[in-house]
Amino acid sequence: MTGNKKGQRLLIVSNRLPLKLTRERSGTWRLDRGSGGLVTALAPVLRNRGGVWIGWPGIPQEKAPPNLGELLDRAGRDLGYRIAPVGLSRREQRLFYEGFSNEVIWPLFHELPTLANFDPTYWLAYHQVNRKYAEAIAAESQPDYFVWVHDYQLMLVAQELRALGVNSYVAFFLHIPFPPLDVFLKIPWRLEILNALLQFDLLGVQTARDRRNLLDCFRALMPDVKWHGRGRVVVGQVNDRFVRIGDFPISIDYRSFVRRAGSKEVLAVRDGIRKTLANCKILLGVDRLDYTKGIPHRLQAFREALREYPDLVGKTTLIQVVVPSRTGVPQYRRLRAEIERLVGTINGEFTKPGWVPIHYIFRSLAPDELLGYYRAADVALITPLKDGMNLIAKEYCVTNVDNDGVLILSEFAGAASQLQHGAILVNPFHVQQVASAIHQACTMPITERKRRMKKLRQSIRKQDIFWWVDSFLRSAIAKDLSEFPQLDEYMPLTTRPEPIASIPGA
Ligand SMILES: O=P(O)(O)OC[C@H]1O[C@H](O[C@H]2O[C@H](CO)[C@@H](O)[C@H](O)[C@H]2O)[C@H](O)[C@@H](O)[C@@H]1O
Ligand SMILES: O=c1ccn([C@@H]2O[C@H](COP(=O)(O)OP(=O)(O)O)[C@@H](O)[C@H]2O)c(=O)[nH]1
Repeated sequence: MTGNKKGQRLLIVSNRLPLKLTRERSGTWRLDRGSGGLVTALAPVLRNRGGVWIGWPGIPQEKAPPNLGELLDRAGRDLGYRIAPVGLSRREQRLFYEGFSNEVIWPLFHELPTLANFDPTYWLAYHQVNRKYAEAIAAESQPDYFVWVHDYQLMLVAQELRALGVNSYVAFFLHIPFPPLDVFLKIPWRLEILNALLQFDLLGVQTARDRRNLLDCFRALMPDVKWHGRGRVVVGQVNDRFVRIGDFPISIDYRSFVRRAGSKEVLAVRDGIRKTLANCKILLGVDRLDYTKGIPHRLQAFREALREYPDLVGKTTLIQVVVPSRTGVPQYRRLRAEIERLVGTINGEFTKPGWVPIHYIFRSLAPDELLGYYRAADVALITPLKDGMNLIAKEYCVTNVDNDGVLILSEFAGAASQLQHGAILVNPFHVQQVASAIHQACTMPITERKRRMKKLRQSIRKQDIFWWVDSFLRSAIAKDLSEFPQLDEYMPLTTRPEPIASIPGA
């Protein structure tokens, strides 16, 4: 775990850059920092170690401002690390991002194979764009860089890098689930994908189930690779190289959420919502518009709860926030129509003067506004059909500093493995069970709510986003399996993010 600190630089690669490029009414372009957990966790490490973030700036190359390079250089100087863009044409965006990434891998890895569209032109584009990312990495990379590639859009990058002669340490983290063997087998390019994944040095997934699924696929389709170890990280031998597979549940910046939860802006939003919905229990759902999030099933379960438990009628309101997403993919457009039809039908059935059962918001919320909604909600209703992790679940709990909220959580969210002891776990396909969980949550005594919420918040505090980065990097540098101690022993809670493990390759 020692090493020459000089030169241990990080090169982060993700489909999107951690910046938002928008055009103002005046026609001038502006770049804002992205706000996700990944940026929060990796930005300090990148600043400390020095490094580069490579990704797509979020708009088609044809529409990019002519001074994009200059804008990104300036943003990089403010952030303390370099930003290197990968330009994608409108066509590449359509075939690689909307096509292969979001019409093939996304539905299949979420175990919805009937939604997949195995168009061979998508696969070609996926290959070409992964090569483009690899070329951008090769142009930036030094032999001693630790390259960390993120997510399902970029599964072929290590293979393309090796073909370009780059032999740096290359790690990969998959943010979405890895499917069971019988689902994975349906991909026409299954062998190509597994072969490409073996070119990484470390493969990280969210949960033990994802790790088992990935290993099952390797064992079934590539019996020559021998795997050793039984713990959270296992090692496979591929000719003369080793590849590690481990599960590392991603998390959030606990302390920052707690701090922000008490700000006057957040409290003002909370108070405004509570005043408008006085005397009502507030249920909250917040999701990207995505068929994996189970929004129609949830609306049906809420309708069932109103039908089955008349004591909820007039006294319970569901606020459902849907954030527009992937509007270029046909299924997402259809889903929006389905949700809006259901909201209309349910409101039509139950609304009476002074009470509307569902408040529907179709837009993204500003960060403080979102926290205000979390704080106003008595119950968070998080029922994806399948989800890599689901950070909303963690954000809701951590923001609930009064410990009086209730989390209803799908057993198919990655977050369920860490939050099972405090949440009410449900099967999102079982409408009556979810309805009964809604009733249970709305009538739960305060002592039980506090006991459950404290447990939830404690487990997220122990394994926050800095723990996640640290565990991942430490698993990369451990020399052999005996060096993988219990991951929760890695970093004392009081120290962060300074003692991040040194990075291999130095
Ligand atoms: O970039 P988009 O296509 O607009 O989609 C947004 C992101 O969605 C996915 O999130 C996943 O990562 C989360 C953090 O690890 C996890 O909690 C969630 O369950 C996953 O679905 C996607 O993986 C990202 O690449 C997208 O940027
Ligand atoms: O109006 C909104 C709603 C959500 N989020 C953020 O979107 C992320 C959603 O992450 P999650 O893991 O739950 O699901 P994903 O959308 O990545 O599949 C969370 O960090 C939220 O804070 C946001 O920035 N604005």
